[in-house]
Amino acid sequence: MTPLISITGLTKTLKGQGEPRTILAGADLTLHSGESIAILGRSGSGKSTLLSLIGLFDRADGGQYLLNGNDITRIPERKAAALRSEEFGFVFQRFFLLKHLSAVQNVSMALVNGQGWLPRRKRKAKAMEALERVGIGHLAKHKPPRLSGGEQQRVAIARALVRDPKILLADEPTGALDTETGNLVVEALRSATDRGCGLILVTHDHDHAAKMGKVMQLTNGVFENSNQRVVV
Ligand SMILES: Nc1ncnc2c1ncn2[C@@H]1O[C@H](COP(=O)(O)OP(=O)(O)OP(=O)(O)O)[C@@H](O)[C@H]1O
Repeated sequence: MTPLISITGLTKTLKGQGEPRTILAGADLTLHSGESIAILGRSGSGKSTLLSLIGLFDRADGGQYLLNGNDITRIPERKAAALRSEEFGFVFQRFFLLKHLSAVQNVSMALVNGQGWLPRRKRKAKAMEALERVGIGHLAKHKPPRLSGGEQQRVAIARALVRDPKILLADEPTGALDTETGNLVVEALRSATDRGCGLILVTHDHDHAAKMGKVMQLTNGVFENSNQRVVV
């Protein structure tokens, strides 16, 4: 089966004010439908940089990036923006919820500017379903200030899932949460793979990483152990 993502020899050098710095020096990664990958690496090792290349917020300098078998290594921004909204869901350490809207309204907002118009009632039904998928359907009417950090992050996950992305990218989604709450969030993310979504989780937490199907360690701009499979 064609992988969702196939990345080979990806390189990225950042040119700031000082000397150019090579962040990625030939990273390889393959993600299939229904697969989950954790990316570990010390602070500054380039995990977020790699995720921003995968999520098409930025482009690599070299190497190859195939999405569903199509070469998108040098895709122009207009096409990248369309792919970002069609193919990807994003979850970050910060939740970015709108405080004055309820949980279900925050999730339905993601359907307002999508491909294909949906009437309000259908948007709400889809948003409710997404909240139920992450175990917080009963909190649909609550506004973010009344929700715990873990609950807010699960609203953010529901918002990412409501558009049925093929790939979910999560950048330290448990960074602001305690371990137990983080476990619920990681389980909510992992459960997305049951429906065929591919998941890439950037984390510092080895226990959370071990819940993914595969763990990859980013060191000096390359993956150390890209063939290592973790049995959970
Ligand atoms: N726009 C930029 N210009 C110059 N350097 C940058 C820029 N963005 C990131 N960097 C540097 O690139 C390196 C990789 O950053 P990145 O955020 O990808 O690391 P990370 O592994 O995600 O780190 P953390 O675990 O702390 O989030 C860091 O040394 C960072 O300082």
